[in-house]
Amino acid sequence: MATINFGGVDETVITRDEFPLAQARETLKDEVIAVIGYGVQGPGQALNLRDNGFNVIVGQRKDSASWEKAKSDGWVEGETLFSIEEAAERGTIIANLLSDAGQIAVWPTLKERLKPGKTLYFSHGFGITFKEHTSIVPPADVDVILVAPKGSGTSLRRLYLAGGGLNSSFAVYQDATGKAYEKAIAMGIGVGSGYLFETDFQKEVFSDLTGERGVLMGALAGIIEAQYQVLRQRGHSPSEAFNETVEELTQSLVPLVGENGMDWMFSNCSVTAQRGALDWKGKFREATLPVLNELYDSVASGKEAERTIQRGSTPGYRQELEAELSELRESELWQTGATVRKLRSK
Ligand SMILES: NC(=O)c1ccc[n+]([C@@H]2O[C@H](COP(=O)([O-])OP(=O)(O)OC[C@H]3O[C@@H](n4cnc5c(N)ncnc54)[C@H](O)[C@@H]3O)[C@@H](O)[C@H]2O)c1
Ligand SMILES: CC(C)(O)[C@@H](O)C(=O)O
Ligand SMILES: [Mg+2]
Ligand SMILES: [Mg+2]
Repeated sequence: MATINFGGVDETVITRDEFPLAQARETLKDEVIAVIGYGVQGPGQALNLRDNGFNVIVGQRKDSASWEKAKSDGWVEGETLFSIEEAAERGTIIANLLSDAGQIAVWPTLKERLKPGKTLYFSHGFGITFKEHTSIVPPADVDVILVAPKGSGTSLRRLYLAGGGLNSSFAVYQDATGKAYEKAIAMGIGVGSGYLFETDFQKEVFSDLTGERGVLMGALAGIIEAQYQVLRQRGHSPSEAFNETVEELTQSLVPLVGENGMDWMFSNCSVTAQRGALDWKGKFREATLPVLNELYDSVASGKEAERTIQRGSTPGYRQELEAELSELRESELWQTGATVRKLRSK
């Protein structure tokens, strides 16, 4: 465990050097990890665990698209691919990677199979933190741990295959065996994390729901739409509006931020751009602060969880969601994006 100073604040971080893969394998050598759910995180985590040499099986609803995907990823029915019930029966670590709303309906099935000494694993603090809405209350004699990769399951798998790792948060909610902390770290290493940052279930879910609704996804999509609309209404062509709003962001400037920080990106732009961006950033910050505070309140009060559950348990919701994504995809902005993406030189 390393103590690392982040901008003046000391935090605990686990590195792969101090908890190597061999130690993670040793820690979990007698465990059967049952990955329940094969959507986005399921495949990333299950495949990384398998390739890292852990004993892993997958539990998924039969005759679903995800069942077929699991088969095409090499999971074998009756050997490593089972119904949710059977996988939960066989697993000693039950990795609950169903959708957050889906976890509610399946909880009685999993709870029944959580025998003393088993481990219940999540990749989100949602089910436990919002137990008033989810009714997910684990038995006292099981370990309850969390490893939440900070990014898409797709990136988790891609980075693993490229020899890297995606950073994750980890937490222990309940330590019945005295080994929960070590198991959480071992699972974190096994699923392909780079560095592991310690947190608790509530902090993970509050920050995660805020981040994805805010800067990472919701605010990003919203501010892009607003700027594109202004440029179009002021007479700019679709390609010009798109290039100045999205293409340059993803292809040039955000990679520079990722590489060496905001000031580094700024200093690689003209003095004209720097002056204007420094002058305007405060206005954007002040304009969005009330919205972000409203968002955090909505997360902390459980309103966001309630809405996620309510919408997510509506029959036909996946099709509704797909229709909303399709509307986004078909909009002038993102159709322009599809064309611009074809014009990238290799
Ligand atoms: N998507 C990500 O990359 C990501 C990143 C970090 C954490 N997480 C967390 O990981 C967990 C899994 O997320 P996901 O995005 O992979 O899930 P998902 O939405 O892709 O769904 C996973 C699986 O749940 C199954 N499912 C849903 N409802 C069900 C039900 N009622 N009965 C049986 N099966 C059902 C689906 O068939 C699917 O295979 C969640 O807790 C999520 O918050 C996800
Ligand atoms: C990938 C994200 C946005 O970080 C995750 O939190 C999710 O819910 O999918
Ligand atoms: Mg999330
Ligand atoms: Mg997240």
